[in-house]
Amino acid sequence: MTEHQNHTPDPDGDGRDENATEDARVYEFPNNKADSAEDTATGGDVETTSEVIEGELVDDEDDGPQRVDQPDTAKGPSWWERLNRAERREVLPPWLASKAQLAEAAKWTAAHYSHAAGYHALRCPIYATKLAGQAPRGTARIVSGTARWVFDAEGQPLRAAAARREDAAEYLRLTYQRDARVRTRLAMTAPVLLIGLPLTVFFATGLPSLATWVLTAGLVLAMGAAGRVRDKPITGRAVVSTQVAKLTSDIVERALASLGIAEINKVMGSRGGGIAFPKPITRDGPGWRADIDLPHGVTVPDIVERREKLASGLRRPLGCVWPESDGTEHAGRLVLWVGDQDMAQAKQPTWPLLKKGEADLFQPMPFGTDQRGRPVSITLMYANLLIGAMPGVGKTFALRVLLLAAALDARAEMRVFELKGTGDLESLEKVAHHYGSGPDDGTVEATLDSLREIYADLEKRAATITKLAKQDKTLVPENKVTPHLAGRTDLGLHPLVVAVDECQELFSHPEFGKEAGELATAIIKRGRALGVILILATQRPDKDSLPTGVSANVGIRFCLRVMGQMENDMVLGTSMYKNGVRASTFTAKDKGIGYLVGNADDPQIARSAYVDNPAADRITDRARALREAAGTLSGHALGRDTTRERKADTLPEDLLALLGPDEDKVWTEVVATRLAATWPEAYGSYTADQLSTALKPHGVKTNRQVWGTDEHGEGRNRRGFHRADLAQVVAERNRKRDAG
Ligand SMILES: Nc1ncnc2c1ncn2[C@@H]1O[C@H](COP(=O)(O)OP(=O)(O)OP(=O)(O)O)[C@@H](O)[C@H]1O
Repeated sequence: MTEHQNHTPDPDGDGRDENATEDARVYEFPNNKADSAEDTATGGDVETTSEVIEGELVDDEDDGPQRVDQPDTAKGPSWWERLNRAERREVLPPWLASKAQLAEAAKWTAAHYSHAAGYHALRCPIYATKLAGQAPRGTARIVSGTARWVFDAEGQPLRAAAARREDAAEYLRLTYQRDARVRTRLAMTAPVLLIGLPLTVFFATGLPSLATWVLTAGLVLAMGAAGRVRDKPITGRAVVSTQVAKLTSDIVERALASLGIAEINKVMGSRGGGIAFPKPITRDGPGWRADIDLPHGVTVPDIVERREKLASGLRRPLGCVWPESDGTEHAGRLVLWVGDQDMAQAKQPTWPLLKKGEADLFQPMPFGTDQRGRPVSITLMYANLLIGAMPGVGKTFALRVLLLAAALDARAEMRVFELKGTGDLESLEKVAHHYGSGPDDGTVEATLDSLREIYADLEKRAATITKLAKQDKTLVPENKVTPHLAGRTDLGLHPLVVAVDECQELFSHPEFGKEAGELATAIIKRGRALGVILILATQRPDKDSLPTGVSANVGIRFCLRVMGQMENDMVLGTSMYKNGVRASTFTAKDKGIGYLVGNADDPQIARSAYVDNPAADRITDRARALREAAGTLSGHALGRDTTRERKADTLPEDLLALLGPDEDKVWTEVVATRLAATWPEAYGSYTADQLSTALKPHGVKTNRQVWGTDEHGEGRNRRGFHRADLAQVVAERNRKRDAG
């Protein structure tokens, strides 16, 4: 250890040099500069370099010399501070603490042993035949063994040796001993052979035939067992387990040394001591965990970026080796988890909601598992989510799992758009308020319309929350939608889940892309607290396909395999690649595996649960039944076409029906509110602006100044339109329709 390693404070704060030694090292402080310069000029002892210097302590003008390395008497943090900071290790192992993991372990053990039992039961006749075949050898072994014992065969070599040496005394002693032994043993064996055996045979023949057979079979099998040959086992192996080498500090050091990092190599070899293990290497789930203090100057990202080399150094498949940082420690603390099995090949537990259960968007919902097989859950409420990956590595599967969970919350209004057109999300059609599938302009426009509606709905939601807060602050303590408010059907604050798969089709659309990007950004920024959850998935995470407003503001990100740094950081956030969170290290076979950022304090590695299309269909059958019971089925799921075209088609007629014959001139905002209240399904989210926009293509002027009475009973001019204009439009449309 070098002398300057102990950076402890001055015990009494007087800066005096109680334990100064001749060669204590000091750093120069700024206030010593003048003196030091002078000293050097005059050939003094202390040099004015910025380097660490050895020798006398630097004089301080006022307080005397100051040490950098404080005397040993200066203790570090008190025992209480140290205890306070200490990490408490789990009382129960994680698999015992989690009900799901315990159930999974129990299920696995039961399945393992029932498999083994079945395997051997089926092969019993083979085992019996093999044993019977070995029975003669077993019988011969027992007979010859007994004879050797009775006649003291093991003493024969000693007696022969005494005879050869012509040692008469010894020979006689051994012979007497042998004779005595043989007599005793014969006396013991003779009754068994002469009386016991005939009696057994006699009684056995008197037994019922089944018992005789069982006895005979038992005897034959026992003889067979006695005739076993070591290298020819009777039973086969029901389970072939692959033996995984234990992870030891030597193996870890050797692997780290193979990475070609100069700082690591420096501390290896004869000097050693630079790689420390602050905790013992332990079993952690189905693998080993090593906590490692890397040499000074080496950081965890340095290791993560060499994961492949590390795997090679550990002699393990890449999918087994997971280096991570420990968020609670310094930048050089590496947590290395080495699994027994490649993560991509490990058996995944069943998704907990596969067969039964409901979900709650306000609570963590099961998503998948991490590399250690522990469940990973995501709370979607108050969050937005972005999924990015190369094509074909599990993006849509991950999205579908989340949407299936959301669908199992009967309060949630689902709007699902899959812009690839493969129907990967069609299982959700039966519960979706809006559903679209395809890369065509119509579907892209319908997606945009849905976003417009949601954007307009944000206003209403915010107004409702403000109104509720004014009435009773305890209803909305955080000015957010609460589970209670989300469950009230009269408020329109139910959770709204909007998913756009292959969202690059929307955002890079030449006509609708720009507006869609702006709306998505606004929804992400404002919708969170108002119960709107936007989930986007893309296979092209670049600037044109993913507006920076979206990628910068989204809360939870799941990045499966991507090509490089740019895509990685577009999905996971700036600097993630630099910090060692690199989805580019996943391989083509790592399907469904990605980095999940923003869900926990630290980035997680997660593999989405595997739920295929038929299973998804059964889940949404359940979700639909839940919605029917709760009365929350709406829109597309009820067979209604809620797309813009239809609304636009009937809007003039609907408005005409809404207005009384005496309402010649009306304010747009008043009509919008009445329209939304009368037909919430179709116009629930309409604002005055939206109504104006929707009426424009019909040629109805909506920017007329209309005199009316406001909510305070005062007369004033506001934006509105004339009933006569509407009537003219409807008449014209009727005329055209009648004309064919
Ligand atoms: N969690 C998972 N576990 C195992 N296999 C998975 C998992 N998720 C996806 N896969 C496999 O990966 C394949 C591709 O998945 P998916 O269709 O979700 O990819 P994608 O990224 O959406 O592709 P594309 O961009 O072409 O739509 C699936 O057919 C499935 O077999």
